[in-house]
Amino acid sequence: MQPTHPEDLGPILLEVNNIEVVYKDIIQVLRGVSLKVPEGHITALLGPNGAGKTTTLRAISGLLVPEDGEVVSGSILYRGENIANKPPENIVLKGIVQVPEGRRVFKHLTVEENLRVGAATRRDGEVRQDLERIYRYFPKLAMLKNRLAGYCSGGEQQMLAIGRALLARPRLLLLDEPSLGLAPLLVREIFDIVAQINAEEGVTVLVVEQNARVALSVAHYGYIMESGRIALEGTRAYLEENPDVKEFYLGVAKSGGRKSFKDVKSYRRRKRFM
Ligand SMILES: Nc1ncnc2c1ncn2[C@@H]1O[C@H](COP(=O)(O)OP(=O)(O)OP(=O)(O)O)[C@@H](O)[C@H]1O
Repeated sequence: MQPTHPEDLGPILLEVNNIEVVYKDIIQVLRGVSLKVPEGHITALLGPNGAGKTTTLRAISGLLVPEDGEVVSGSILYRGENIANKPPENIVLKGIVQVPEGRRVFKHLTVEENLRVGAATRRDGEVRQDLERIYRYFPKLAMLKNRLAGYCSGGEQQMLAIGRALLARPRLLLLDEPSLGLAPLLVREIFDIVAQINAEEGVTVLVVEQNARVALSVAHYGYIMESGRIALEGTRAYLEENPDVKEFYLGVAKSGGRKSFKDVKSYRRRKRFM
């Protein structure tokens, strides 16, 4: 039987329940977002600019705080514990690690020094083994290990940011728009590596992306956000076959070319499909 709900894919590792997020006490950005992330799978959070995808990730990782935002209602259950509004250092220790948009790396450190930052509190022998693991997934990083990160290309810096997050041995890896500003072939390579890491190590991934085509090529389940709400959700198979997703997200035009996503009123009704 085909799965129809995230819980059919596996136990739920993270459950976001009806959260509302407000920035600077006045700007309401999330208006009741609910989603479930099944353990050991890749979940995609898709949607247009300004829909609230990054805000959702920040609410999960605790990074709303420096941005002056707050979860004002709802809950974020991680392994049954409500982590909403907990400080980020507390959340990292629980095994949730975010790779922020814009792949922030320490430009004045080498590639290997950057990777070691991700494992700052662990014993050197263990870190060596983990570095070898990361270099196996990202052979480019192995070749560049003594290069200053500031001299690496955008794609290499994105790989480095993901590699550094993996050094922290996350149970849940949050990726914010890894395709941003990268050439299509590189984007493909990065998503294939993420899929390989998920398959071989069982790391659960929640990836925010505007590039629905590439995200859905690796995700097992997907959510589409619009204006601070989840507008549609379903398995990869459902989303890839949904005529509106095809037309407005995957660029397979039915007629008259592509329209703005805002024109798709039907997305406002939340649905769940196979
Ligand atoms: N620190 C902030 N203070 C006030 N408003 C903010 C802040 N950060 C984001 N916003 C607003 O919240 C809304 C959602 O932003 P968010 O970055 O979550 O969207 P997104 O879906 O990730 O968009 P994109 O794909 O462009 O990154 C936007 O209107 C944005 O301007």
